[in-house]
Amino acid sequence: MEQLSSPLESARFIAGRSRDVSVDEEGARKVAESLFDRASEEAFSLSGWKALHELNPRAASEEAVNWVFLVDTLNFSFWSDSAEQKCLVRYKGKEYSGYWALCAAVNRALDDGIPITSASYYATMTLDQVRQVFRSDTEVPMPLLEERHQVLNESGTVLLEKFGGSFLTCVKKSENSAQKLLRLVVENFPSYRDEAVFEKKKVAFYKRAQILVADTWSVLEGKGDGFFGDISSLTIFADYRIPQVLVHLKALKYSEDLMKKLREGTVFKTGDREEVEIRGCSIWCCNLICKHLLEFYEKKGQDMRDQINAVLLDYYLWDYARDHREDMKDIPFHQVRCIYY
Ligand SMILES: Nc1nc2c(c(CN[C@H]3C=C[C@H](O)[C@@H]3O)cn2[C@@H]2O[C@H](COP(=O)(O)O)[C@@H](O)[C@H]2O)c(=O)[nH]1
Repeated sequence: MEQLSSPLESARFIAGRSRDVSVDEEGARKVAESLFDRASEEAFSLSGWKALHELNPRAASEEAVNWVFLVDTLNFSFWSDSAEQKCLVRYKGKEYSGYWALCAAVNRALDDGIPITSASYYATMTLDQVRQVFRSDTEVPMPLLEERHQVLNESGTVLLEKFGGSFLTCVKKSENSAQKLLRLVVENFPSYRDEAVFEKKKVAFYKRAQILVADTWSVLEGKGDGFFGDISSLTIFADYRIPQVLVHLKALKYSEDLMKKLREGTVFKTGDREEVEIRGCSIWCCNLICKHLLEFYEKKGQDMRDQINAVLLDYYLWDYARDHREDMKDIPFHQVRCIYY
């Protein structure tokens, strides 16, 4: 079977054959226009990764890189079965949900002297220890704890056996190439192999692998081992929040039939046609938004290729989705229980 290995090529292929999801070209252009003035602000910059998010590491150290690897290895499936009841983690007087609950639990464990970011620890962690470290402060546990246990043992073992127990060793092997680091991660860590079959072709989204490269770039502040000359070759990270915000911003459209299924709370399976179309069209849509943004600046004689890329657009849209939960409550997000996003 033909393998469309790059997420961008996969997205192009899917968008060209999608039935229930479509990119609204005019809508995408309008989103780019609305972002034009924001693109030079902190919310749209590499420094925002630390400045705007108190749970992210402050340092640009090997320990911080291993924090990122642990978190992105577990960066999946936080949506709760019922919106009212969800997993919450209280940390330093604040309550965190979703992805941030994961980060809060990691920082809580480190404060309690548990070496949760050390591969030698999580390679042999027991399920009970996972339940304890990632415990919720409500009755609702974090989803997929058994899968998180399995993924931790597997990734920790690979990191010990192939990279001396540190993800920084893997980063150094990439020789400042984002695409090479992406390939190293997908080839060595099975849980990052986020792929599907669409119209008899193998397509790839690599959501956690791409966000791992992006977060490594961010935590190392784009310098030294964290400098990637080809960082702009990454796509956005096809999770369940970006599609939701793109529909909210009218850059992406769902068919009536798909909208009905989403509103009924249908839980899709990994690889279902609807899921693949939603993720592929989201990537393609954001590629278009980036293109328009760069063209708008070019018309003003400004080359913004170092300031505007899919990574920074993604971070901006993801934070926007977080901050506009209320406004977006009528736009359903697609539900899949998986370890890929
Ligand atoms: N596309 C994209 N998806 C992202 C992230 C993040 C957090 N990362 C950055 C955010 C701030 C820091 O700068 C981190 O670097 C989590 N997710 C996904 O969202 C979902 C969780 O959502 P909710 O249930 O609402 O917490 C889940 O699929 C999770 O995998 C991102 O940035 N982009």
